[in-house]
Amino acid sequence: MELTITRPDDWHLHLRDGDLLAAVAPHSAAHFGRAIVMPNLRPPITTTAAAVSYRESIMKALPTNTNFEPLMTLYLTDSTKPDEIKLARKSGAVFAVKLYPAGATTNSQDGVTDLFGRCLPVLEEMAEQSMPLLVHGEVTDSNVDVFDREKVFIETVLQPLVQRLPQLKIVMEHITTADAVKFVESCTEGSVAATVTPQHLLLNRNSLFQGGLQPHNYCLPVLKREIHRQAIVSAVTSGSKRFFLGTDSAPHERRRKECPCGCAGIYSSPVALSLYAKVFEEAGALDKLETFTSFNGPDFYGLPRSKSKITLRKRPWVVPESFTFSFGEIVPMFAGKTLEWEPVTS
Ligand SMILES: NC(=O)N[C@@H](CC(=O)O)C(=O)O
Ligand SMILES: [Zn+2]
Ligand SMILES: [Zn+2]
Repeated sequence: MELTITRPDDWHLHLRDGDLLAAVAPHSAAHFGRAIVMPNLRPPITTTAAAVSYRESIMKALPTNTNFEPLMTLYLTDSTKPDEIKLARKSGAVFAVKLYPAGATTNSQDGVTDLFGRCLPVLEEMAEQSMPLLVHGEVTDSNVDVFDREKVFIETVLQPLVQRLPQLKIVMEHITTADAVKFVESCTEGSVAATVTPQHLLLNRNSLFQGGLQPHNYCLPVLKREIHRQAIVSAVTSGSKRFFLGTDSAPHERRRKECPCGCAGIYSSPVALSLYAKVFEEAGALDKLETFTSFNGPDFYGLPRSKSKITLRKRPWVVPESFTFSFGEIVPMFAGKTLEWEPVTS
């Protein structure tokens, strides 16, 4: 059995830089047409000039026979100026601005400490320029339970923000809860949307502890209860326009995952399409897969849908235990497991 769909785009991707970029970029380019590239490098990509130069490094890291197109983002800080948004829009290379609450996740130490106090002029300019705000939606207050941080962020930041600036386009990234599904569905279609990762569709928080601590299932926002996973599966397989593919593929070297204080992030680029197909097939909704992977994202961003196609073949294949590079190894999601749908690459 084969399934041919419009080539998907990845609306949330970490490509890193240096050796890691060279290692992982070909995996994304093999399956995806475009990707929204996250700016949480060290130092973070806070200016249009830096985004344009990062884009050039990505282009150099790509195989020669690919049409993969990186869509760049800026990392919002307390001191980002409205003029930077004008430059970003003019560049034609920057497609969104990313909000990391300071301390929320990997390389977020330069993130925003006071959104309403410091960033309103920038957010107003973004609304003006139709530049989406992408949000890592978790509060960072250590008194808030780690499993409640998304819900509390919705109540204390996102709801008030939507009320204050209804014209601002917002993408809630990597949603993990029924609360997030409900919030996104309560907003105006086309103004608030969400990306969904393979891990939050396939795994619940038991996967963190199954047979011992499982560092390769650790990401942020952390996996949640089964009821939340089910709510997210229902949302994406319903055919709603508000949800689209964002892998949040976040490679870290094996030794940075398998150690005390291991990094958050799951490497899913090579397996993501197979995993999304598995989710939709198990929900009896394979006919809705293409809407989620290939239509809703570009429609929300106001970009053309891809004209090229990709075929998935139903044929068991085994996910590699790891990918080995000169600098070390990267362990992919579902390492060593057998998957049913295999993307056909020529
Ligand atoms: N998702 C993660 O667990 N990690 C991401 C950062 C992020 O998307 O929050 C990373 O850059 O490693
Ligand atoms: Zn994040
Ligand atoms: Zn991410």
